[in-house]
Amino acid sequence: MSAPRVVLIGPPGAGKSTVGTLVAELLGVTFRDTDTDVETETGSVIADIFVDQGEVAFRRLERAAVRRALTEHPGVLALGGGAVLDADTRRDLCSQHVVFLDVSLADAARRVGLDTSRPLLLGNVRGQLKQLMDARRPLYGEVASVVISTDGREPADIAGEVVRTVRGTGPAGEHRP
Ligand SMILES: Nc1ncnc2c1ncn2[C@@H]1O[C@H](COP(=O)(O)OP(=O)(O)OP(=O)(O)O)[C@@H](O)[C@H]1O
Ligand SMILES: O=C(O)C1=C[C@@H](O)[C@@H](O)[C@H](O)C1
Ligand SMILES: [Mg+2]
Repeated sequence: MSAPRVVLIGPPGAGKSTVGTLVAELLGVTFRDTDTDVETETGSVIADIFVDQGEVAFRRLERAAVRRALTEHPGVLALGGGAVLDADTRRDLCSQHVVFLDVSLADAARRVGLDTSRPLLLGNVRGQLKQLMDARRPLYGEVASVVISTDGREPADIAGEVVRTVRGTGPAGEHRP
């Protein structure tokens, strides 16, 4: 059993996958993403899981992937944007060093653009993102040890700040406000 050095959370477009990869390089550890874990486990891309099995089934798969990764991944872990919707996941995150990568609606919408791999954002990207961010902001805040704003910043700059929060903390959770 080993816990991640840092867990990244935040809405789609926050840069969890992009920044997480850089953080892992800086720390000399591996990067893992629960979205990728679900896709590997099922052999399907997330967009297809939503179509074929529905969101409830996806959340069940996601919950299992998060639980597994929290107990067996010793590096940098990025969670899917909606993973914090699960109360058991939020409880599990209480003992972890969790960084909330925050992003404004404008920057997130610009970053995800017309990418069709995010099923919850299809149709009206800005409207869907706004609804989702408004509903989830309190949940991200509830489990975050640290909040880092990513607006207008380069991924490398953000990754450096994440690493400083990791190095500035002792046991997981010590940084918690
Ligand atoms: N700080 C940044 N500035 C500009 N573009 C960025 C930044 N961070 C990420 N991006 C770009 O935004 C897009 C989304 O980034 P990424 O996939 O890392 O987000 P995510 O938080 O992992 O999203 P999801 O929850 O959908 O997995 C990518 O095209 C990426 O290159
Ligand atoms: O915000 C969300 O609910 C999602 C974000 C992605 O990371 C994927 O987990 C999936 O597309 C759902
Ligand atoms: Mg991602």
